[in-house]
Amino acid sequence: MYKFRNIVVGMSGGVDSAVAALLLKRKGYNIQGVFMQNWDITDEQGFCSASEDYKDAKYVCDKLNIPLISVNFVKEYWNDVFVDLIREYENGYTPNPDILCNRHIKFNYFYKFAKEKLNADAIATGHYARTSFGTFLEKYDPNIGVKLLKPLDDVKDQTFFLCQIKQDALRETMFPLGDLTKPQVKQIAREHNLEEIASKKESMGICFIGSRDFQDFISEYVQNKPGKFVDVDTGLVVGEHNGIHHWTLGQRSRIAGVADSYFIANKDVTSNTIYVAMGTTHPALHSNLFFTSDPHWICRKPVELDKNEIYTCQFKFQHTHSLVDCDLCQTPKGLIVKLSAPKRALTPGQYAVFYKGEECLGSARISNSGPSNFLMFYSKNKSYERRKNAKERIAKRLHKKMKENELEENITNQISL
Ligand SMILES: Nc1ncnc2c1ncn2[C@@H]1O[C@H](COP(=O)(O)OP(=O)(O)OP(=O)(O)O)[C@@H](O)[C@H]1O
Repeated sequence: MYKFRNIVVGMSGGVDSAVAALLLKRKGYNIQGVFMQNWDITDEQGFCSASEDYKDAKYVCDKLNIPLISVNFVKEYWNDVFVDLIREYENGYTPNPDILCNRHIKFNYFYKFAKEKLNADAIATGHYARTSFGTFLEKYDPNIGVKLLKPLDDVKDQTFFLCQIKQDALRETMFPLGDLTKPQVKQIAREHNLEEIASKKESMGICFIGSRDFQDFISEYVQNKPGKFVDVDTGLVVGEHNGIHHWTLGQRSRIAGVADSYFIANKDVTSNTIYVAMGTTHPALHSNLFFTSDPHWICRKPVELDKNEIYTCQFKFQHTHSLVDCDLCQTPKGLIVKLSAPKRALTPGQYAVFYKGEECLGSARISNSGPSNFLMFYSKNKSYERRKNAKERIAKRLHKKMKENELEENITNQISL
């Protein structure tokens, strides 16, 4: 039986890490709390949520009689997460900073800091997740790999965000909340005089950057670069955008002077063009085949993929989506993923996260959203019909607009007479 005595807990100032620490303390572990600061710019209103969170973390640790230290990973966050994030946006991708933050900061720098500087046997966080080594590593085995598993609370499941973390850190991580539901966690906090923390508003922001308007925030770091909005059906230019980084696939576009609902179907970085499709159900927005970069497998690579066979599992690319069956095939550059049903807006830069039953297998970054249903299923004739209809629709709209302008001109003339 392996002995895990010194546990370093990531204390965020929220209820989840507070209860994680409390449960560890109750079990008799030797606990040390660490607050990480990874972003040091005060927001536009002069409010720095990190200092508020530190105060809360300190309050919790004082109540639980746990030492707390603050560690600064601002440089590491900037170099390993933020620089990548900006590069992805500039190249037309839509990255997921929370997944990157878990991989590079919490389960890398924080883990190493805890092990090397604080002499930790293991780390603990308030994530809702489980591992095959058990909540308190009671099933730890140095000779086998650890699996990342879904938690009891399906609604709070955070395995999606942990889909890129490495085996070495996961092997020595405790998730004390894995067998609890969020209401139970809040109840435990209340029973232990942590009422203020239990009723604190959930932090919905992006890992360490907070809950500011993300589009405005990114605009401070990425140059605007005007380009065209082009209708996928007609190939006609229907408007101007001021940078592809402002737009993500599937998003409703606000094209000046166009009342109809266009949605982002594709982005071409080379020509700086955004292709838009009319209507949220347009086939150009849907696809059931896509490509990824090299996958990251948390425990092990499925053997079928090594044998050049198809591997069947489940997939999602958004935390809140439900899982869809998929077939995977390994290529020298990554995976080809074929879904059992089409998905809308498979967004390059996001992570395709794979599951088999309770296990989160790992993930791969979507490199190309693949041929859309518009490309795949519309025969030339149908496509021709579609283009013809769309051209007529746009012609009608332009005509209507000209009429309105004429009317306006008439009225202006009449007024000025
Ligand atoms: N600034 C931080 N310093 C130390 N650990 C952190 C920090 N932010 C998050 N963590 C750790 O990561 C876990 C998950 O954080 P996240 O913000 O994703 O979830 P959360 O459910 O809001 O957690 P919490 O209620 O503890 O704030 C936290 O429970 C905590 O253990």
